[in-house]
Amino acid sequence: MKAHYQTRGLLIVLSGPSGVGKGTVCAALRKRMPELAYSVSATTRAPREGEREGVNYFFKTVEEFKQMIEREELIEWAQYVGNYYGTPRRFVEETLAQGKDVLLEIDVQGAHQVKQRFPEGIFIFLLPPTMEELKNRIVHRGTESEVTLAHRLNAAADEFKQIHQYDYVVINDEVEKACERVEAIIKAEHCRVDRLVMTE
Ligand SMILES: Nc1nc2c(ncn2[C@@H]2O[C@H](COP(=O)(O)OP(=O)(O)O)[C@@H](O)[C@H]2O)c(=O)[nH]1
Ligand SMILES: Nc1ncnc2c1ncn2[C@@H]1O[C@H](COP(=O)(O)OP(=O)(O)O)[C@@H](O)[C@H]1O
Repeated sequence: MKAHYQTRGLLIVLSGPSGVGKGTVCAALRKRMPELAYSVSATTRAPREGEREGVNYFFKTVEEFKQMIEREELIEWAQYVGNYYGTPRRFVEETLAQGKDVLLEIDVQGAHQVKQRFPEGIFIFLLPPTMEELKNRIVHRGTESEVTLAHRLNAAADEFKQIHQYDYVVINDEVEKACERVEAIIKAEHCRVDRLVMTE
């Protein structure tokens, strides 16, 4: 008798309020786990300094984004603080089919849609050590005006209310520790009994 784990990759969804450190933790995680494929989202938000097309996001006009919705090119999409964000379907489906794990960094509305379509996904919510630290991080990042900062903090309050939709919470006190926790979750999920396939 032979035993092996399912060959389809795992879909890992990471969400959390603006400024908690999702981008930072994802970047560090990709270094620790180079085998993890990262889904690059489409957005109508303007690029921040240092952000690159196809690396951080695929930057789209509203018109282009709406066409992607119409052509069903997105697994999920949502509006967040006045901009559209969405996950391109093809990359996710093809990469999972190749047996590789895929990481999505998306907001709670998007995570909700993904959960309907991929109930076997792993949903992780990143938490700041304190709300004060969350605000400090967004302010220090220096990317937001006073208005967008206020909107992002308001959005955070709504996002916390959705935390029960997630399977795991990870506190981002230190980047390396947060990465270790996410890595441990992914490794444990790979060993779940219900992913084991027995053949004669
Ligand atoms: N639904 C959805 N949300 C996304 C996607 N890509 C990014 N987001 C989320 O959109 C929100 C705003 O992202 P961004 O403008 O980069 O700001 P940041 O979270 O402060 O770095 C965050 O909650 C992201 O996780 C996506 O493809 N779909
Ligand atoms: N564990 C941490 N400790 C201190 N600062 C952090 C930590 N994680 C991220 N940061 C900083 O907080 C700011 C927001 O991080 P970022 O990754 O852009 O958040 P998000 O993608 O969730 O909006 C950045 O300036 C980043 O360097």
